[in-house]
Amino acid sequence: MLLGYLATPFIGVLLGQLTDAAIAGAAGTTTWLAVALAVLLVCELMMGHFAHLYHHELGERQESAIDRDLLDIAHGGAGLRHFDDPGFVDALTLLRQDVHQTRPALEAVLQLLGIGVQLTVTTIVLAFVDPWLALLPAAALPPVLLSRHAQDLVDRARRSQARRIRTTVHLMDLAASADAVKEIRLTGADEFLLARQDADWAATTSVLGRAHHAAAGLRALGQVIFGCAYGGTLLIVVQRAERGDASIGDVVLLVTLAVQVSTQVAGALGLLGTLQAAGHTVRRLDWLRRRAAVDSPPNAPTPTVPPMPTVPAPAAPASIMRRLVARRGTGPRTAVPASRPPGGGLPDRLVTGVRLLGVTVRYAENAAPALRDVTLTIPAGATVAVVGENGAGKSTLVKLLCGFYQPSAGRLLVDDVELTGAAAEQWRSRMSTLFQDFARLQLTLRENVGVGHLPSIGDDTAISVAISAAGAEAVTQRVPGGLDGLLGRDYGDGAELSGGQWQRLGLARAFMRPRPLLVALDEPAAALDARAEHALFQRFKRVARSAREEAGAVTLFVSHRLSTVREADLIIVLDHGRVVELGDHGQLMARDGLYAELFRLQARAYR
Ligand SMILES: Nc1ncnc2c1ncn2[C@@H]1O[C@H](COP(=O)(O)OP(=O)(O)OP(=O)(O)O)[C@@H](O)[C@H]1O
Repeated sequence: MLLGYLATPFIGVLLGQLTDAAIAGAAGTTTWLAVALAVLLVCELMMGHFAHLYHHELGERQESAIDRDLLDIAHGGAGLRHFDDPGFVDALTLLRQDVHQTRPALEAVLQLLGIGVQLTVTTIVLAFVDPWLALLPAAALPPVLLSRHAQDLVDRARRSQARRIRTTVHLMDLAASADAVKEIRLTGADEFLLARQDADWAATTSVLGRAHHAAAGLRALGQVIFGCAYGGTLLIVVQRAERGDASIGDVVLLVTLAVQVSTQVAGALGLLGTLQAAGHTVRRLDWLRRRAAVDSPPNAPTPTVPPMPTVPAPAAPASIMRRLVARRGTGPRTAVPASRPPGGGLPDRLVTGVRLLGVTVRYAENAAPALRDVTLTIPAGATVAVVGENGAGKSTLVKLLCGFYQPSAGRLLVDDVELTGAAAEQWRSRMSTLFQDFARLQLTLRENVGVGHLPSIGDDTAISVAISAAGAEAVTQRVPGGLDGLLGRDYGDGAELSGGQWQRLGLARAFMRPRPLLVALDEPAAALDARAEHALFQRFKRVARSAREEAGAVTLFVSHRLSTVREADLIIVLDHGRVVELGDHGQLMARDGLYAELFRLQARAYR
């Protein structure tokens, strides 16, 4: 690159000398200078071409490194609170759109260095002709500064429209998605969605258009300033030539170098624009990294922690989870004493359980709490059902217990260890979960289930055991190619599954984890028919028993169908974020409160 860039100003020098030699009639010198010029021209062209091959490779590596960074930021932390911040989601959307802008950044830096070298050599050569001419490259400064300002204007406009752009993309996706198409056709909502998309898009483009016009004006002003300087220097040298103070070769040299400076400045402006856009992307990445790290709201003063009674884990027969572990070669374990690993981490086996002390959770600083002042104890080994009406806070409680959220006030303790930082990470690694919005991974059946415990993804037996634990054997039979058959039709000719079948695979994924400390299922039967639901809860009881026996695990599930919760050891009834009732089915029926009312209502509906 350096050779290529140095060649350019020397072409101007040789052209000047060639002109003088030709006018003087020195044929030999003219020939040599012509050959040297040809060599320099070839050098200028070839070196740039060779450098470009490496730039391409470097750019690809850089882009994939940033992609990886982005994934780390989105999925690295223990919590999910940053995903509730619209600013975070906007920045993430913009970054995903703009990450390709960082690809040419490294090349731009190297090219700018090359142009810097060219301009320095050009300035020295110009100073030899006339010291005033050395000011010509300085005239490049105004266009550079104005162009930066112009790029800022455009970026600010794009940031201000980020949310609207996200909405337009969502509306377009909705109008074109296979999932929503039935509903949209029936209601005739397609026109409405497209009209909204049009209106949003028009508003966005008008803001962006104004910013682009203003930016173009600023850039043009910069070019005019440089153009004036360019004309001025030409005038100086032509006047000197008229006076006989400069040769015709000097005029040719100046014309050549001035044209080069103008090209170099234009190139530098383009490169600075590229770097500035890449800089914004990198700054956004930094901001996202810091935002994701600050995941917890400030906690209220810490209440004192009363000691929790120990609940001995009831004995249970060997079960699916035990068999699952045994078949993976780790063998059934005997009860492990509650020895705490060094560094204040979680124990290998739950002994006391989970405690919430005055816990309040808010999704945003000024929002109404989704959980209010909740104090309760979930003993080790317990099977717990969470019930309540829509929006009562059930999913929030599950997400809190999974360590995705820190309490806005109060404390969350697992066997007396506060669930923050490393403890939350450790807790998450010992968890089997299925959420309402479970993932439908359009990958192979093996990958779909195996990602639940990656070390066992190649273990056919472990995967089959998890599939049968979730009652998903019929799904395996439907997939051509068995465990290595593809699921879904978006990215290939895979097997299409029903909602309930996808959910069973989600459950199988959850059951891949060996020796969980928490099994948390948020409406695991939401997509199942009545027979499948009954079978699931029978299996579920066995899983809960085995998890309790192996690691003193707490099994927690959310269910709207109260007939499925009556066998739980503990039923938590939530209402507007508060625990309004707590006990087993018999106690809650005797109490004749909200639970009894909901239970009777459902029983009557199903009669
Ligand atoms: N990510 C979020 N950001 C802001 N508010 C939220 C978020 N998730 C839930 N909420 C609010 O918190 C409250 C409790 O919601 P949650 O999902 O815990 O209720 P739920 O009992 O699980 O409801 P459902 O039975 O409908 O699933 C609701 O008012 C809801 O609007």
